Order: sequence, then C-alpha cells, then structure tokens
Amino acid sequence: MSQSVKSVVILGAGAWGTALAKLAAINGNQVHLWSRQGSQSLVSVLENAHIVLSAISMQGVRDVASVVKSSPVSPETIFVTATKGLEPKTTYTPSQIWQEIFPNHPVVVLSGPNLSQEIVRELPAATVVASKNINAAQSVQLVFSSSRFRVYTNPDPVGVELGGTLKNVIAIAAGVCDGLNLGTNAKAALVTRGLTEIVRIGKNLGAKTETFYGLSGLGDLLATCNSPLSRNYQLGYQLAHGKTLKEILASLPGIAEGVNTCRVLMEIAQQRSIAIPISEQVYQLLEGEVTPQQALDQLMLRDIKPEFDDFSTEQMW
Ligand SMILES: NC(=O)c1ccc[n+]([C@@H]2O[C@H](COP(=O)([O-])OP(=O)(O)OC[C@H]3O[C@@H](n4cnc5c(N)ncnc54)[C@H](O)[C@@H]3O)[C@@H](O)[C@H]2O)c1
Ligand SMILES: O=P(O)(O)OC[C@H](O)CO
Repeated sequence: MSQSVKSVVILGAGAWGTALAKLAAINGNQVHLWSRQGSQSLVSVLENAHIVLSAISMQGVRDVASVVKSSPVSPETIFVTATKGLEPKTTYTPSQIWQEIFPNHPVVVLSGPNLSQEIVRELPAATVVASKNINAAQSVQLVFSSSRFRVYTNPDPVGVELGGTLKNVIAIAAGVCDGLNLGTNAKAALVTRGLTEIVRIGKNLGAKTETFYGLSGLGDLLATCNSPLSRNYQLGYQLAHGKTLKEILASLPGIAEGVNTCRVLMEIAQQRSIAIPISEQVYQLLEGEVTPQQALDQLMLRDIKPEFDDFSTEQMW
C-alpha cells in the first residue's frame, strides 16, 4: 500500500471533513483542512494540490466549486466528493456539479457506511471510491486506505453517490418506525422496500443495479437506518416523538441532508413517473401534511400488489 506523499486538500471542516482529514494524515499525506471560518485562503491551500476532497454540505457545493474554479489548480488535480445530497435547482448530484465545473479533471465519489463519530473513535469501517477514471479512483484509494479504513474502487460513480444520498430519506422513515415502536418486522419491511425505491430511481438515472447491493447502497442504508448517530435517523425518531421539524433542525448537530434530498427526489420521481411510496410519505411528513401515524396507515393501506413489478430476472428489481 505504499505510494508517494500526496498533497490533499479537504474542503469543509465539519464532522465528515475533519474525520477524512485524519484518515488521509495517518498515511503520511500532507493534509490541509480548509474551512470558510478559518484563516487560510482557498487559493493558498489549493496550490500544488494532488487531491481536492469536498466534504461541504449540499447547499454550499456549487458556491465552493465556483470559487475553486477561479483559483489556480494543477491540470492533474483529482476532485473527490463526499457530500450526500441533490441540488434543488438542477437535481444534479455533487459529482455532476464538480464535473460540470471541471470538465477536464477526474472526479471521484467517496461514499459508504461511514458514521463520522465511529471513524474518529478509530473503529474499523469500509468505503467505496467510484469514478469513470479508474486510475484516479485507485490514487484516492491509496490515500485513504489503512488498517482501520478499507477502501474499495467501483466504476459506477452515479450509483455509489445515489445510494449514499437516497438512503437518507429512508433513514428518516426508519427513525420514525423506531420512534413509534413498530417492531423489527416493520423495520425489516421498511428498509427492504426502501431499497426497492432507491434501485428504481437509481436505474432510471443510469446507475447499475448491483451497486445498490454493495457497501455504498445496502451497506450505508443498514448503518444509517440502525444508528442513533445518524442525524437523518434522529430527525425521524424525534418527529415520531412529536417534535416539529423546526425544533429538531435547531438542535441537530450538523446537517440532515435527507430533508432537502426528499424534496428533490419527489420532483425527479414525478417528472419520471417512478413510484416511491415510502419517500412520498416522508415528504408529506416533512411538509407537515400528515402525522407519523397517518403516514404509516397510508403505507399499509395501499392497493395490494405483487412484490416485484415484473418477475422476470431482468426486471425483478
Ligand atoms: N457526518 C457524517 O457521518 C457523514 C458521513 C458521510 C457523508 N457525510 C456527508 O458529508 C457532508 C457534510 O457532512 P458533515 O457531517 O461534515 O456536516 P457538517 O454540518 O458538520 O459540516 C458541513 C460543512 O460544510 C461547510 N459549508 C456549508 N456551506 C458552505 C459554503 N457555502 N461555503 C463553505 N463551506 C460551507 C460548513 O462550514 C461545514 O464545514 C453531508 O453531505 C453529509 O451527508 C457525512
Ligand atoms: O448523520 P447522517 O444521517 O448524515 O449519516 C451519516 C452518513 O451518511 C452515514 O454513512
């Protein structure tokens, strides 16, 4: 696993940016953690960067990428995105924004079951780095791989990114499920049917089905739907206990991307006529149109149907 020392710039010193900076530093890389609140200018840290990783929350991605564009970066620089969200105006994923702004640079997605609080405690974890440019993905793999962080490559960046992004909506539903004490059977049904919705959307947007059964799909779905460390899960749990969205967001540590993602997801599903009943109930709940109990009733009382739309092997998912 040896390689030359890389200069790695991490944009965003929130929970995830800080954890990733530590992971890159333990391999001896030269790491600069940049935050808009810090004293270092973006121009000064970007000089000679081999890898620029963005751990900015979704709402700031385009602004930060545009500022980076106006700074001198090496033509060899690899951009890595670790944000899990969708842009409201364009419905783009973060990697699509970075690729639009830097069409001649490789863009890599880093995503997986990675609750930052466990990672800073040095507990073992695994993740995926995905890119159409396999050499770029392998360079990023070397920078972050260690005895406590196992990094896999994958050639399906859209699938890896959508798995990490869309599971946040299902994690809100999982928090509601646990908050209402609906039991293990209900939770298993919710997470499994939630994965069906993620696959439907992902396939329609050009992702590979099998990606959603890997670490960045099922893996992240399981981690986020089962952990009180997840802000999205916490948000659902507290909604089930009668708190308002405004109250919860005011006390949550950091961002719960599932709220914004759910709105954008509804737009995509409506435009493309894709059925996402669980996400639709999460949307109505976040909009204050239904209570958690009403959302549950609406899901249970939907028209009965076969488990799969078409039972041929090709279309089973
Ligand atoms: N925390 C985790 O466990 C975790 C794990 C994997 C992925 N993620 C994803 O990583 C992203 C960041 O998560 P986080 O937990 O670090 O959130 P956070 O709220 O702790 O940090 C977000 C960071 O983005 C910065 N930011 C936001 N808007 C900005 C702007 N306009 N200009 C400059 N900086 C801006 C903030 O200053 C902050 O440093 C999210 O998309 C999240 O889904 C988080
Ligand atoms: O705290 P959350 O809900 O943003 O989840 C963090 C990560 O996405 C888990 O992989």
